[in-house]
Amino acid sequence: MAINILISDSLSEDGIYPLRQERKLDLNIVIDTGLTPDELKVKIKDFDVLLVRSQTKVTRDIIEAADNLKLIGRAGVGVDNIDLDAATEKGIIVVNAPDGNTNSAAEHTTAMIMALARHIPHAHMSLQEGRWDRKKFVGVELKNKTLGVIGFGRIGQEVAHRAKGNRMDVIAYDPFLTAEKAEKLGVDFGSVEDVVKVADFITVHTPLLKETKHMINKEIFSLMKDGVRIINCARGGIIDEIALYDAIVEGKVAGSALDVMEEEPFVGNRLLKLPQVIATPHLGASTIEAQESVAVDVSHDILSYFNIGTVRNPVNMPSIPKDIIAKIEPFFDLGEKLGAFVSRLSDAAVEEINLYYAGELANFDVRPLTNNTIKGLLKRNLGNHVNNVNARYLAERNTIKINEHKTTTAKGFLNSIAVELVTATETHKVTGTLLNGLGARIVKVDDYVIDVVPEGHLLFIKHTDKPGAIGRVGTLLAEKNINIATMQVGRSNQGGDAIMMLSVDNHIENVDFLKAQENIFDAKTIDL
Ligand SMILES: NC(=O)c1ccc[n+]([C@@H]2O[C@H](COP(=O)([O-])OP(=O)(O)OC[C@H]3O[C@@H](n4cnc5c(N)ncnc54)[C@H](O)[C@@H]3O)[C@@H](O)[C@H]2O)c1
Ligand SMILES: O=C(O)[C@H](O)COP(=O)(O)O
Repeated sequence: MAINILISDSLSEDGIYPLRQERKLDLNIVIDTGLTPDELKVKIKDFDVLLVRSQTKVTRDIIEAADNLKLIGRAGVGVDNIDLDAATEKGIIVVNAPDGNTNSAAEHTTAMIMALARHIPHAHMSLQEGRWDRKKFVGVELKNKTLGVIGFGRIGQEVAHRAKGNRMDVIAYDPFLTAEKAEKLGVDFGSVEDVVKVADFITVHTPLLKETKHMINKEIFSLMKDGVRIINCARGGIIDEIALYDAIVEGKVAGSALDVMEEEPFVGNRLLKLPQVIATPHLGASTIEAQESVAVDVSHDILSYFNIGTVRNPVNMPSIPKDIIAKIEPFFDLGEKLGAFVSRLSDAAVEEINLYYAGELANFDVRPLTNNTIKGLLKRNLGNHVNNVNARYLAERNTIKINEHKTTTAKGFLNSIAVELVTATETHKVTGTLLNGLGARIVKVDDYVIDVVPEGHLLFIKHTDKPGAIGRVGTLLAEKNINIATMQVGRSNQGGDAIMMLSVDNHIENVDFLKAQENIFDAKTIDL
């Protein structure tokens, strides 16, 4: 079946070449960049993939109307134009291109700092208007000035690197910046307040989040040096524009360079009328190189998602390095089956899911494996609505606690996964492993040691360890023309509780005939 891809913002044609030349998948690529939100809401119904830059607002409204959507690709970094919660709830994976435009954005920021320091746009305009005004445009040097960088991720660090080339001192703030890291990168570091108190130029490079909205506000402006210059090439909204306007008019801020504003397009914004302000229309990532690079990255993730089910740059799922994915991927199917198996052992509401990773697996970030296992467990009640993207969200929405436990010793196995389901009245635990060359096995159900291939139609019986119980089950199944392929038994102690685990050739619709037997106190069919 064709995979329908809608591209709703203008993207580099060279960048989507990987999609154009894909032969394994049947891709139908539609480019429509002039859609209103209402038009997009109608059109999106037919599409499996939506590919955007920052212009298309992928709101909850649009996501809810997107009946077939599986993936939203953002050819760029910022995903504040996409309702991530709505996408996650609907099980739609969001991918971006986190480093394809880093260099362009850092170069643009550097250009803006220099243009601001030397009044280049205004001097140029004045010349165009026929004036030779050399006095009006006296600037300031960057050398020996301090650049304050708020948000010290990819772009912030690249900007700092260039600033040091201009012999500036750099002081940065980022919640992830430690003294050790700062020293290694050759910058000072401190709190937002520390940074703004000493900086001559302040540039912001955080994402726009609830926590960063208006983080540069009236109070923060009041701490700044007189004559400070403010640069925003990250996102409108990080700086409170009313506070910025007032700080410029009051003379606190000598100048500001803005590539982004709270409302875009920002033609007509009153900040543009101030002579201290220079601006560009969100051009940070607008280079041939960056546009090609981000579109290539997202195109590869689309292909990877539909070809092998994994992506490199997920935004609403854990992002795990390729080498770790390669190590944990073989366990995905086992995890999902253990989840499905344990979900059949109780009909009570699940309150908690404990995942125990033992052996080599314990050394890795196993969150994608956990998601897949939870998916298997929740499928019993939620069906195909649950997937790797929304499994954790759906569990948490149902107030199910999820705990990962790790230990490097796997008791005789190289690796094992155990999934424990806790309800108000009972707890069940199923353990599985991958046997070298032999594939997946369930090796323990609750306290019973077994050895069962987790596939096909399984029959799980709890009984009392009395002579005749096993034979009786065989006879009853034969009477119903149900062929037993394999059978395992386990018991706690002689004459005590015991289990039978059978693999049969057909699905058994109703097991009441087994439950009605003396000595059999539970029977469940489990189709994996
Ligand atoms: N103007 C443009 O065209 C353009 C181009 C690319 C990116 N951007 C914007 O720049 C932003 C940064 O891009 P990046 O590639 O450097 O992202 P990044 O993820 O590498 O870095 C962002 C940094 O911000 C930090 N951060 C988060 N919350 C913070 C807070 N409250 N205070 C201080 N720091 C905080 C993070 O720890 C991280 O280190 C993007 O989110 C995007 O919105 C704009
Ligand atoms: O977040 C980004 O990557 C930049 O803001 C670029 O946005 P754009 O793709 O609309 O140029």
